[in-house]
Amino acid sequence: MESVGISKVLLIVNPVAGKRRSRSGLFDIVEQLCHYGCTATVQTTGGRGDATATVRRLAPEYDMVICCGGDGTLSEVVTGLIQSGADIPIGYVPAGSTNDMANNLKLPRRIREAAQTVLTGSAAGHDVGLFDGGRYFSYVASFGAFTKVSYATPQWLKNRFGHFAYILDGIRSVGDLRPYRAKVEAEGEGSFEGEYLFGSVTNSTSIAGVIKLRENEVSLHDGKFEVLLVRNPKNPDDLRRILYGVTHRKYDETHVRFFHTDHITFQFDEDIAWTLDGEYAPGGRRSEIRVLPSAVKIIR
Ligand SMILES: Nc1ncnc2c1ncn2[C@@H]1O[C@H](COP(=O)(O)OP(=O)(O)OP(=O)(O)O)[C@@H](O)[C@H]1O
Repeated sequence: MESVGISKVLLIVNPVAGKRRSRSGLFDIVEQLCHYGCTATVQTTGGRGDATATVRRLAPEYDMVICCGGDGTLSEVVTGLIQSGADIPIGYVPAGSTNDMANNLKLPRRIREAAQTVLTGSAAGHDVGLFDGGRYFSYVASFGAFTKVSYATPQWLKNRFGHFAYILDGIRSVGDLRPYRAKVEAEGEGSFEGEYLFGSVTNSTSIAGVIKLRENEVSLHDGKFEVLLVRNPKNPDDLRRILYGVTHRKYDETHVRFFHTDHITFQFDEDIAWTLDGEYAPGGRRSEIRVLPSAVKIIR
């Protein structure tokens, strides 16, 4: 970790994140910036892609970029910063609805305290995923059952499920659960194949607030991401073991495979839709993910 000396700040605010929580918190952030003697340029986002474009264009002129929004906005800021080539830290003031990244980074939930942390904390390296050589993601790339439910479902429904078991059961009941056959090749794990309901490559202890990994299994800057592959159940007993494995974090290789890697490729029988940090990302039959170690610095 290195301590942060800042004066010029680029503040990106998503005005609709987290039921507009960022709006009411904006004054607290500005007050903290003044208190610590910083000058700030405030840019609000108007829609998807705005935060990336603004950061890519302006970051080289600033000492720090502060992001006030949810996981989606932070993901965009990370992408914009990498594309800009600027070597400045990111400060994150979480104001979203799910806030997986705030949990990972152990940031305060109150906007005022989070802003203070940004201005007094230390910058630490943060690994970023590179998907098919062109797109970046901060904490999750996933395909299959869970992907569709977690990101296509309205927030109120997500909150009510709150548990992977119910999601699997829920999809099953509406007949939307289907396996994807994949050949997988991963650094340190070799080659194998199978039929999977769900797969994720993550740098996070929590995915969409639903799947949880143990904190001692996840490092945000070890140069490795965690891979979770959930097998297609062949019978009710299989389903029971899968649910148990995922909810109790017991991975037995047969039903739920879990490992760490810095490079993985998937070869499917068909074109596959992925989501990257909650955004839809169409993929082909082959997808490759590499970890870019400490590609950005985030203040904690
Ligand atoms: N002015 C705007 N109007 C409408 N949508 C916007 C605007 N600015 C950004 N967006 C979009 O808002 C979406 C949600 O942003 P974000 O993920 O940061 O918040 P959230 O969904 O409330 O939080 P979380 O992802 O933590 O649940 C993103 O897809 C982004 O593109």
